[in-house]
Amino acid sequence: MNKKKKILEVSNVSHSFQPMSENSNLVLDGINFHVCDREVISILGKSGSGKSTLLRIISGLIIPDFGTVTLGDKKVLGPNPQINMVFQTFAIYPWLTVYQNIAFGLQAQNYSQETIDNQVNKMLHLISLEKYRNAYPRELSGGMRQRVGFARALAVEPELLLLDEPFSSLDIYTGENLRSDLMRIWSTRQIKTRAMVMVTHSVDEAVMMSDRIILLGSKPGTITGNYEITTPRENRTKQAMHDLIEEIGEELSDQIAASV
Ligand SMILES: Nc1ncnc2c1ncn2[C@@H]1O[C@H](COP(=O)(O)OP(=O)(O)OP(=O)(O)O)[C@@H](O)[C@H]1O
Repeated sequence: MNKKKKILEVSNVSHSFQPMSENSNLVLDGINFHVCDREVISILGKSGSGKSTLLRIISGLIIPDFGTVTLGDKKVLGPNPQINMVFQTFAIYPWLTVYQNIAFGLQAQNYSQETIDNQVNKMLHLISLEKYRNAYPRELSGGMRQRVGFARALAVEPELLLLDEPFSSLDIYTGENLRSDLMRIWSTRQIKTRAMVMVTHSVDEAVMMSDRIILLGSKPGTITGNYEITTPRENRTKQAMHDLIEEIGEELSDQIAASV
């Protein structure tokens, strides 16, 4: 049997903010899932269900109260170069040029200048930013700024790429262009990244991009649904995926209605 290798394991993760206070807020409760080699997973859930908190725990930015996150055979105990994140609000340095922003993570890892140049040039080419290499973020549109966010996160070729609503600040056309560029880079294996986990509010986006979708219920956040998508990405039109989009949309609407 062709069993896929696990890249990421989230085991029994629970987390509260202000656990010692009277206002203790259990956000995540006993979260278990894994991500295999070459898998793209999306996490959907209503606002406040804990999606971003879960992504930050996976990245090592937050240490959970209980449970573990394991990447390969190593526990995630803090931020590390094997995991990188693209944020909704771009998170690029305004005082650095496009080139310098993309080089930033590579410089922090003490690569030689030649390696940095090669890797930044590769990213500028892959993400269609060559014309803007010396521009500052203020000179770029939102779409171009988010391209820099992607190029910077991918430059270190992390094993795991986390995406926190990466297209939601962009207009539909710009978001779709960037999404299809990302999926082209991913499916043609032009980066060494082995898995992606994305948080999104868009059922369409999740269905078009992912191999699996996880639904997170709220208060506290527990996994309430798991959808495997086997239709090849190139065959996923809105029409072909209509039934699944409806099913997940209805499930989410029911969760929102139940919590009002
Ligand atoms: N640093 C923090 N301190 C206290 N509470 C927090 C903190 N970060 C998040 N929370 C709370 O945890 C809960 C989950 O937040 P989180 O941002 O993870 O949800 P989300 O599903 O990503 O929401 P959205 O879809 O609106 O971005 C919310 O009730 C939020 O107010």
